[in-house]
Amino acid sequence: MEKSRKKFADIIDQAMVAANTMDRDELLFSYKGILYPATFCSPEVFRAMESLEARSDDIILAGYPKSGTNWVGQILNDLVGIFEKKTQNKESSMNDEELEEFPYLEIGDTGKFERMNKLPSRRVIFTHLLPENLPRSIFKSKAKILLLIRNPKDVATSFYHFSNAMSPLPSYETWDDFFVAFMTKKMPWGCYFEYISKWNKYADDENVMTITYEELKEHPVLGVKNIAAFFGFSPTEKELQIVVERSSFQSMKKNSQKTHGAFGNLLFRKGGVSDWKNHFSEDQNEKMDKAFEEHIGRTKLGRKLKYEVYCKA
Ligand SMILES: Nc1ncnc2c1ncn2[C@@H]1O[C@H](COP(=O)(O)OS(=O)(=O)O)[C@@H](OP(=O)(O)O)[C@H]1O
Repeated sequence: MEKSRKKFADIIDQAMVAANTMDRDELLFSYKGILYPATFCSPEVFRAMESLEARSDDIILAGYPKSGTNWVGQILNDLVGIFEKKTQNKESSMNDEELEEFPYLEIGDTGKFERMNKLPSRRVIFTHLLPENLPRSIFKSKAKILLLIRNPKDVATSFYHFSNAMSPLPSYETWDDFFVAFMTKKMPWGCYFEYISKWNKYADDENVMTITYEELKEHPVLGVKNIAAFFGFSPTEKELQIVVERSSFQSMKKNSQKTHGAFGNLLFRKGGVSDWKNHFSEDQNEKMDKAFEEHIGRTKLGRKLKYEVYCKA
């Protein structure tokens, strides 16, 4: 894997190997009331995270698991790469190269944050954490946060397949078992509805921009343009096209052995909208519709998800 993200793939491979020898009930641990996979996260790392010195030019990508983090992360890294090439005359740093640190803030070792403090700007940081569990310096520094959200039915569908493919996550014998766990707050990184309602409190902040998976899928050029503008990048039309092309599902899947190692085969599954229709029973649809209405339907983020369009048969 020359000139590829070997370290990224190694961290995932090690977690997969470690998880293979663990019992199901050892796979997750609880920290401040939220479950996390023990092979990726630890209380020590959560405590060390407070030492991160966030910067106003950091690029934070926040999203609940399975919302399209790797996709939008690729877009952000490419935008930074293009910008650096133009302004610093650097060799292209488009993101197939080795990453200095694992891109998810909460995954790594306790020394990670001190090392991150020494990295040059602009840093692209992914996270699945709730806002209250992020280092306080992120909000103090006014670092810009791109909040990525996806409709709950496709998130659940994606999470189900991912849980069964990834040994570090508890697997489920049936979709029905998974659905119950998803709806009863048993997921790693917490409950989808809680995630959306907690982030909803930040949805009007000037340093927070929200984008949905579905809008990016429907209008990728416009989506990438808006993301670029929010972070102060001004790519040319041609550069925009390159970013859009490199971040298409087909391109990312094709390139995934280089960027993600064997994990790529598990991650880049379908990359579409509405696969939930192949999984949800009528009763499950009703339960999800009711929970959506009850918890987030009337919030700003809830409305942005266009539930009627993407989650009704
Ligand atoms: N380029 C591109 N275009 C469209 N969709 C994409 C793309 N890349 C990844 N994906 C899909 O995003 C889902 C994975 O989400 P995450 O990257 O957030 O997963 S993770 O929680 O960080 O592991 C997962 O969704 P499903 O295919 O529905 O399972 C991926 O296939």
